[in-house]
This record gives sequence, structure tokens and C-alpha cells, in this order.
Amino acid sequence: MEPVLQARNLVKRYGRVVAMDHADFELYPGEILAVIGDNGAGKSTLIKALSGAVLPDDGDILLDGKPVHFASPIDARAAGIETVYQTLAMSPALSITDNMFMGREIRKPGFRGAWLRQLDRKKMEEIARDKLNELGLLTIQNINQAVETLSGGQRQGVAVARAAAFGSKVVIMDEPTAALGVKESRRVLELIKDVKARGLPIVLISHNMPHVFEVADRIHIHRLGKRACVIKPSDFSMSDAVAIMTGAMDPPDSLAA
Ligand SMILES: Nc1ncnc2c1ncn2[C@@H]1O[C@H](COP(=O)(O)OP(=O)(O)OP(=O)(O)O)[C@@H](O)[C@H]1O
Repeated sequence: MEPVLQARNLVKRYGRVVAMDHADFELYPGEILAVIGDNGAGKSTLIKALSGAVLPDDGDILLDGKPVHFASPIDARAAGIETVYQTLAMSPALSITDNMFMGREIRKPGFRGAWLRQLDRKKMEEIARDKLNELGLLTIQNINQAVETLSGGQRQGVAVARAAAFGSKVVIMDEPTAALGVKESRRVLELIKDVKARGLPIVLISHNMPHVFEVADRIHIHRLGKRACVIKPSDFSMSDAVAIMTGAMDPPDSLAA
């Protein structure tokens, strides 16, 4: 099976700091791939390169086997890669619908849309409602509600729904449960599984081992700027994963990248 998204030998230097040191990465169709690593291991830099936010100094990124060159996150989005950032990148005062369609508003057909630039609010609301329903976010009553009135979990839900709605190839989630309580985290984990069930592969960056072990099909362990190995959660304990991540344990020879 060919990876949907692949990186080979990515290098990124910041002055004398090597944030990526020939990093490899593979995401296969339909899977949830967790990316774990100690602070400063280079996870964010890898993810930013895959989502167009960082331009690697060297190496290749392939989408569906074809080389891609993302000059910005807009390029990656246009190619079907949606990222849910830790900071969520939402406008709190705007409605759920406005946030979902920010930067890709639908205009009215014909003259009113093309010349008067009028937005097709009804259509956008319809799609927003469908997407939230699809992911079981029925607790949100009113899609014209301002995002600032939502709970943290609901906000994260909107961000996930947005990514799932527009990501045609890959959804990347950076610490989606980091700021959430137990109940809200649970809901977001269920959402991640729902997105997977709809056929989209997911990259999940997380420091939360129980969450990683619950939802991931495979776990990419990043260490010192590159992939140390990829493990299956069924074959390893959480403490082994942490030991490999911190360098206390060598990755098994058969799995070393
Ligand atoms: N814009 C930047 N300028 C300078 N150094 C940077 C920059 N971005 C990252 N680095 C450095 O690159 C290394 C890898 O950082 P990165 O943020 O990718 O790690 P991380 O694994 O995501 O860490 P964390 O889990 O703490 O977020 C670190 O040493 C960091 O200080």
C-alpha cells in the first residue's frame, strides 16, 4: 500500500539548531498515526513542514506518491491537507459558520456573488449544520452562535469538523486534547475516531500517552530531530514508548527507522 503522505530525509536548521535531522514519515490510508516525542524533539517542525508552515532546507514530501512543494499552509490546504492547530486559529467573536468558512466563503450564484460579492449564508449554514451533525456535534444548538460562547470541547469540535469538512486527503491535529477537561477530551477522541471512520487518515501529535494508545493504529516516535521507530500500540507498553522517546531504551532493531 502506498502512503498518502510521506516525507523523506527532511532537514530544517535554525542557525545552529537542527530541528529536523533527516526525518522520515509515512501516513497510510485510513489510519490514525500518532506522533510522539520529547519536548524539542522536532515534532512541530515536522508537522509544520507537512502542512506548509515551514519550508524544509532539504528532503522530499510526497502526497499520493507525487512530490509536492508547499510554499504556505494555503498550498497544503489546497492539496487536501487540513491542520487543527493547538491554538485553534478561530475568531471568537464570529459565529460557528463564519469560522468554518473563514477564507473559503461561498458566494451567491450569478451576478450577486460574482459582482456584488454577496455571501451565500444559507448555503454555508446548511453545510456547517450538516458537518456538525455528521460528527455527532448535536449539542451545538445554533450554528450562528459566536464561538466564544462555546465550551473548550465544543470549540475543538468545530475545529475538527472544519478540518474534516475541507480536508480531502489528510487531517493533522496538534495536541487536540491538551487544553481540555476529561469529558471534553473524551468527546474529541470520539470525534477523531469518527473522522477516521469516514475514511480520512489522521496525524495526531500528542503528549497524552493514554489518548495516543487508545486511538492510534501506529505510533511514530520522534527523537533528536528524526524518527526513531514506529510501533504498534498493541505490541508495546506506554512505559516502553516513553523510554524509547527519551532515549532510556533503544528502539528494537527490527523497527529502527
Ligand atoms: N522558529 C524557530 N527558531 C529557532 N529555533 C526553532 C524554531 N522552531 C523550532 N526551533 C528549535 O527546533 C527544535 C525542535 O523544535 P520543535 O518545536 O519542532 O519540537 P517539538 O518536538 O515540537 O517540541 P514541543 O513538544 O516542546 O512542542 C527545538 O530545539 C526548537 O528550539
